[in-house]
Amino acid sequence: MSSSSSSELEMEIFQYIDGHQSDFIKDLKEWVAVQSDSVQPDLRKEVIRMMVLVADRLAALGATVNSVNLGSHQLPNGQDLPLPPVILGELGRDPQNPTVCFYGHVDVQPAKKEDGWKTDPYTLTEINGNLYGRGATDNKGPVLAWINAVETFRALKLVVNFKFVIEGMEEAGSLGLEKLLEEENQCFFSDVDYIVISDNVWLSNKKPALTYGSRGNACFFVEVECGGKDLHSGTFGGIIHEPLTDLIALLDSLVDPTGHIQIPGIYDSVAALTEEERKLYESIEFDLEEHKKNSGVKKFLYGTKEEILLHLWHYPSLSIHGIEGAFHEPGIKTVIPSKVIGKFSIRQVPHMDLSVVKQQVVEHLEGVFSRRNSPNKLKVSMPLGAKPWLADVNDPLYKAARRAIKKVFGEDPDFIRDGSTVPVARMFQTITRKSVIMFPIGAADDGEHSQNEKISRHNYIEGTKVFASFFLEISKLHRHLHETSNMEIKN
Ligand SMILES: Cn1cncc1C[C@H](NC(=O)CCN)C(=O)O
Ligand SMILES: [Zn+2]
Ligand SMILES: [Zn+2]
Repeated sequence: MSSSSSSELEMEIFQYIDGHQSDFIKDLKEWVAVQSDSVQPDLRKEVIRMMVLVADRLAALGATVNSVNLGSHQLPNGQDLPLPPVILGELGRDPQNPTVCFYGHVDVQPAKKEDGWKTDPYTLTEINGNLYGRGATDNKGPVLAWINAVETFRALKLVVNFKFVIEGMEEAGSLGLEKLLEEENQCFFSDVDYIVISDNVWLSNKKPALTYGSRGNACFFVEVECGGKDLHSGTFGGIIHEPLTDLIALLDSLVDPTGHIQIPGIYDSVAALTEEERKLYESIEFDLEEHKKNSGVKKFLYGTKEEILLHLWHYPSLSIHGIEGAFHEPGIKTVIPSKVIGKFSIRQVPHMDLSVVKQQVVEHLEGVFSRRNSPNKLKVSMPLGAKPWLADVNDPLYKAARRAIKKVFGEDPDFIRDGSTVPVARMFQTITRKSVIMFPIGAADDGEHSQNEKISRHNYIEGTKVFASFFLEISKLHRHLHETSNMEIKN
């Protein structure tokens, strides 16, 4: 394909996308209206209904669709709940074309108007160029942007073979997905060349980015229990070792006020910081003030861009999330809870080892606890462990995505990592051994998981163009690579 015909085709595609903006927004409005919250059991039927919409949408594209039933799972209370199916889709099988597999999820985080939303979370509402609604950026918007980019091509001619993996349990830990990927590795994934995930956001509100790494996470429960029942603090306060007092001491021992994790050995295997990596961070556009504004806090632990990025991407961090069993409602209750469970997690970076981390945490907590001479029962567990992910930025995927961004947004993307965890990136890479890219189209202020989640109309529509342009670029690069390697074989 000559470059002039490619740019004509591109113009035609961009015009098509601009001309169909209102259709694309209508699609998103329909999807956002489904309360596909995978976290709350009583909304599971909505997630399942959402999966039917996705299957229908892909079928309308002309794709072959397989809704894989994953059975059911058990809640902690013993209740059996059906899992939504994972949708495997396939469109185009031209051996000349590269096969790009897109992963996305259409379940969402819980949302209620009373949580502090300005608009109804399940009614997509446009205000000042922003499309507000639960799932707008995480992840229904990007999934639809991809599907609509494919649609645009279908009206023309496919240059890429498409595969789709769309799930409905991402916000609840992608139950059953890993097993499915393993089972399908030799089948569905055998002819896949590249895997694209668009389930994160840029580092900035305005500057596009490509993501080549994400941190893992080790989640911990620390449980302290005295006896079988809650006690009255007037009757027992002052004469017993209280579980919540023990637990607060344990939690307080984890991290100091400067953010430094206090668990001995935890930083031992963190990759050494190279001059190269430090340089990489210097060139990244990152506005500390903007980031602070997005977060709503007054002050960060670090004052420079480089330190902030290092502590989001290169170093582990420890966060305390909550205490199960502690009294948390408004008002006064003079109880001594008998059993409390602290929840915290440690973000993982190369080359930390989850089993070593677990052992360090257990030993540290047991040590702190034993110095308290408490007769209470201590239990430490790690219910979830996800390893970090790093990609090779020299992969053709990154080159193609970079060109597409340059074409649509008129500037080169920043190459960034993500401080949060996208377990599927690592999962796809480890199981399929294909190259994986995280290709965000949402902006830093989209508010994933937060109140007033949004995607801007601009990002949604230009993101659709970026994906369409990416199809052209990856197909050109792929052909070129294959022509070159065929020549090498002949010589
Ligand atoms: C559930 N869980 C426990 N440990 C890590 C996670 C995943 C979660 N992932 C995201 O939020 C995706 C962001 N685009 C996170 O990083 O907290
Ligand atoms: Zn997501
Ligand atoms: Zn999410």
